Amino acid sequence: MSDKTVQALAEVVGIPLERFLEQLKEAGLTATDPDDVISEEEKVKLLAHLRKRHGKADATQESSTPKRITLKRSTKTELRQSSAPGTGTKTVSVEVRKQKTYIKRSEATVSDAQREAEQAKQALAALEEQKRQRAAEEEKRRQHEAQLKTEAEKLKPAPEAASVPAKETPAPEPVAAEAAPIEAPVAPAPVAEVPTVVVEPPPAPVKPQMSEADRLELEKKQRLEAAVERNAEKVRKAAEAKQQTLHKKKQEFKPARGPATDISADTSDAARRGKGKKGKPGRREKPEHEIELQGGKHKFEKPVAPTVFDVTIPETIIVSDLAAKMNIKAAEVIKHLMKLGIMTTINQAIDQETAVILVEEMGHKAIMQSEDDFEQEMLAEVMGEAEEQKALPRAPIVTIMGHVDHGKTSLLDYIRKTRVAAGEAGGITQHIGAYQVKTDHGSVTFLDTPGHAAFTAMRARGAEVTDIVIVVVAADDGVMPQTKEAIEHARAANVPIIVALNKIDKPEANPDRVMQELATLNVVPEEWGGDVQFLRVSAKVGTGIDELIEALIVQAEVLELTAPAEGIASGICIESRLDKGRGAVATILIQKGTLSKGEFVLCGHEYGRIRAMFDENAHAIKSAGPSAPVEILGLSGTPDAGDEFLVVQNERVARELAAHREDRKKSNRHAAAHASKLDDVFSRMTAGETATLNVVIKTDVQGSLEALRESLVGLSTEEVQVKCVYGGVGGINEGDANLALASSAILIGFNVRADAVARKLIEEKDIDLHYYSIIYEAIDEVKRAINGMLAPDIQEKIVGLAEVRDVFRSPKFGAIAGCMVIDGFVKRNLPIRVLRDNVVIFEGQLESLRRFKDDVGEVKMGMECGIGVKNYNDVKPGDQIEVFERFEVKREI
Ligand SMILES: Nc1nc2c(ncn2[C@@H]2O[C@H](COP(=O)(O)OP(=O)(O)OP(=O)(O)O)[C@@H](O)[C@H]2O)c(=O)[nH]1
Repeated sequence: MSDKTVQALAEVVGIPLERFLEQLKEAGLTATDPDDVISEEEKVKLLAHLRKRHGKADATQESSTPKRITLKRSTKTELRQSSAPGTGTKTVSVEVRKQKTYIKRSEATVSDAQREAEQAKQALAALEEQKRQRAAEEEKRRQHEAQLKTEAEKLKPAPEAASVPAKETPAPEPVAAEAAPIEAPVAPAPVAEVPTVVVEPPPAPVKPQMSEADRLELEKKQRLEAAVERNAEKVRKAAEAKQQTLHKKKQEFKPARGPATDISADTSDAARRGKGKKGKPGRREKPEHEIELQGGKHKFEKPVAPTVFDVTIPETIIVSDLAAKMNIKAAEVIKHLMKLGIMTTINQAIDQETAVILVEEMGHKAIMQSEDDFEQEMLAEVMGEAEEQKALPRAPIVTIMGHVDHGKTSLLDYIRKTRVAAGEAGGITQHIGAYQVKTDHGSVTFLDTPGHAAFTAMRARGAEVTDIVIVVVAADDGVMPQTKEAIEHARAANVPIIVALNKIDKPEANPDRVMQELATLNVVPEEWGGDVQFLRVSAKVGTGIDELIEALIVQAEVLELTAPAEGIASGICIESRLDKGRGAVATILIQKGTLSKGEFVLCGHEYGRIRAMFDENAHAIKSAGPSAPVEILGLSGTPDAGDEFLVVQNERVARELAAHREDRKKSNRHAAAHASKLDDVFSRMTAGETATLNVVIKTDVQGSLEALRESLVGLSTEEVQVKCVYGGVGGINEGDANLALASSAILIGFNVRADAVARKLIEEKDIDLHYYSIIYEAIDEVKRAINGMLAPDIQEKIVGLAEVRDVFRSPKFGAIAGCMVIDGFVKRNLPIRVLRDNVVIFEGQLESLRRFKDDVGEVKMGMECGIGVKNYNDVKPGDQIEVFERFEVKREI
């Protein structure tokens, strides 16, 4: 290292020459001229002087270190997140607060003098430690220091350095690149590896040294900060990932939605849809396939191809139900139906055929379902088990029929009293609808509902209960109209007959005459070569009763009546009532299997668990087998006579089936027997369904009946046979209607009308009723029906019925009938018929129609009026005036 002149050294150190000379003087050196050479020794002396001068100040400053500077910043970000569908977008505010603390070991900003002092201090320390032995090294170090000093001088003019945080600092954590505005005035930290930095002095007060508690506190804060940062980052990443997924999906689904492929088009479309609703913004702008539940666990995948549903269609279906089955809106279905020319509402039912067409047109698969399918499905198990059981002989079930007062009730009573109640202490406490008689040869069950009306009514409900019919004929009276009816009803039901010639005890009894009369009706006694058993009995004294029962057992053997005695029970309800104390009480007749107490039964649309069971003597029993009549308690209500009962697996099945039957009943499709239609005859014939046209004829007089019956039966051809199930004289009653229903027959009224009860039944069951006044018309119509040419141009419709309450005679108008309109309306210019006991006695026109003293054109139901019948003065109170109209129709078969 060479000696330098004063000037050269002043330049190296960067101090003005004058000041350097002063410092030399202060140090006691001799050099006073800039060109004077300063030796190495002098240099050391100068340095020692300078260090000595600044040494005190350095010591003071040391005590105040380390200094701490805290930087704080906070950032607020908002995350938009879509949550569950329909809840809209959720905004989450995330605030990140950061705090950075810089620990300053030495004062960061020093003045020139301080800097020099620092240099001196460090140099002095080095000198003291290494002394003179390490002079060479010291010199080298000083030279290096001098070089650094020069560089530091160069840095000095940059004032902005004060506001820039140093990247490499002794602080525990570096400041993030995107550092927020600094809250506290910052002093730059010393540059790495540079022990001294020439910077502006900090305006901020110097902070005290950090204690251990502060340090811990600081570390805690830092950890917290780091955790917050990590979480914020996580949330941000999740949101970004979601956005990307949505974006990806949008693009994936674009082609399926149509030609538009960019997302912006879709968004605008969504926005447009939103605006469509009275300018309101769309509640949600996302298309359906973007619906995502929170957490992204469940996602709705929009099908890309149309889904084909299997649509089961019952016999009728409500529009809304059909729509639901195809997963479309009811309006769509209504629209399609309109295209098919059918106007419906959402709650309206459409038939199976229409529904099938519609479903297939909409691209789905229609499966036709019968109303019975459900029942069959539910009862499959029960039925299956019942079929497996072995059939054993069973007691015959017998119904007694006959004319009024011929002794039906007496016969039933006699048998019950002598046979059933025999040995009973208290005798018969109550009647039940049926009872069983036990003999040495077997048992016989009697249905305690005498008369053909009940028999036919049961049949009309589809209950074929009776095995044998006893026709009671009073031997002293002979064959009467109802005897004939009874025979016809039994024949219509295809049930064998046993004739009981009653009142044989009476002296005037003439059984032979009765047998002859019956033979003319084709009921020929066995003793005369026929197939019908005739028995002479007396219900009063009991003659021939045993023989009658034996005859029944023989007949049963001929019929080979069998039924499974074991297994699940089924049968028919005979009657039911609501008992005050016991609730619904039903008398049922078991036809198959064994019925036990505690089982679940379904009877018609009622169901329940059998709480108690009684026999015909009111004895509590636990079980009963085939042909046994029993009384059961525990049903939900009172079933109808003729309703089927069945044991089911459990209450649920019973309840569901009961509800199903109830629905069916409501839809009026439950008719066990279907009424036949004259219109259908030909179509059914051609379809090979039937070869028989059954008719029930009622006429005003016997002569017309015979003529009509013969003519109609004579119309039979090879393809079709016309069969008169029953023919009688008089108005059409409920029994006739039931018979027509039970035998699938058409009803023909020749100059007779149906009474109110029959009319109701005819209407309810849609029985085909035809009224005629000319035999030829009736024959012609049936003929046309058979030949498939049924197309009458004129049809009649009865529009009103008035009942004659009183008859006034006026010299001016003749007989005026004071009437009450009981149905429809009476119109002055329409044709009328006068009926007496439902038989037509006159057909003509109205002459006058008055209310009080005024002539009127029309009188409605519930109003009184005066009717004058043209050319007819024989009207009597109790007669009915039927008003009808004729109109033309075009009928096609
Ligand atoms: N002498 C005699 N009288 C009898 C006999 N059977 C019934 N009677 C009487 O005939 C009348 C009518 O008997 P019912 O048993 O009521 O006749 P029904 O056929 O049930 O009559 P309806 O219920 O009105 O249809 C009663 O007065 C009986 O006493 C009999 O065998 N001999």
